[in-house]
Amino acid sequence: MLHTLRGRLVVSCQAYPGEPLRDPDSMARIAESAVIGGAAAIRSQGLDDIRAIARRVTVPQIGLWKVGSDGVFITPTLEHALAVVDAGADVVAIDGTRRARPDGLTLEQTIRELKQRTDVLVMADAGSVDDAVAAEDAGADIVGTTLSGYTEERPRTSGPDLDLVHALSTRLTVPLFAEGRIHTPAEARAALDAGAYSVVVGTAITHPTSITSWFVDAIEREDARAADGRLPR
Ligand SMILES: CC(=O)N[C@H](C=O)[C@@H](O)[C@H](O)[C@H](O)COP(=O)(O)O
Repeated sequence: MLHTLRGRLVVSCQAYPGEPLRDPDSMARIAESAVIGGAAAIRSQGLDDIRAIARRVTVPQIGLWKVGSDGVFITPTLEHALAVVDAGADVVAIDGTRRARPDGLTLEQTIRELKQRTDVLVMADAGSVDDAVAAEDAGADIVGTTLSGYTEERPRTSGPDLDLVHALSTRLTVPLFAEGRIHTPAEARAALDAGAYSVVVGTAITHPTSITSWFVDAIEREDARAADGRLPR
């Protein structure tokens, strides 16, 4: 299955707690729209969303289960990962950092158990070069740059962390998925050019609140007004 994702776009369809689109049917419709646009796979969050999306699209699904938003929160334990597999994900995305996990298992133990009990592929969401190398050693099938800028190890760049993608492209043997703050088609292309196997885009395609705010910021900021001679200060 992985070869179908080489050089392709994965679209992450997620809505956050309390948001209007936080509803499995809405996410499934967005996922289907992304597939019609050419997405090779969907990344999704939460068991109900994974089930709804699996009913609606036929492309592979990378599933995860977020628990909170601090520390180890992306599919933090083996039990969460097994539930994601049970919901219908083809790939389970789990925290792939070197931090302690809430269930006390190491990343290697978690992956080994998943492989013994299921035939799922494992995507390790890493935040640094050291995370990524350790995740590959631990048996991950895919390594993502998902957590770059969200742990202590690397600064949060305004766009994608292309330096990390570039550094990992020669270090890893498993497919490297560039993910995180890819906001334009040009940045997606740059991530592939930097050595990514696939590119994952979420917010810029599937989060209308953020996209709207980017436009609002651009047209309402004082300095934007000043820069445009047609508008009075
Ligand atoms: C750090 C974290 O929680 N990342 C999450 C991982 O699933 C999602 O909230 C992101 O939307 C996803 O990684 C795609 O990234 P972006 O939305 O920047 O294209």
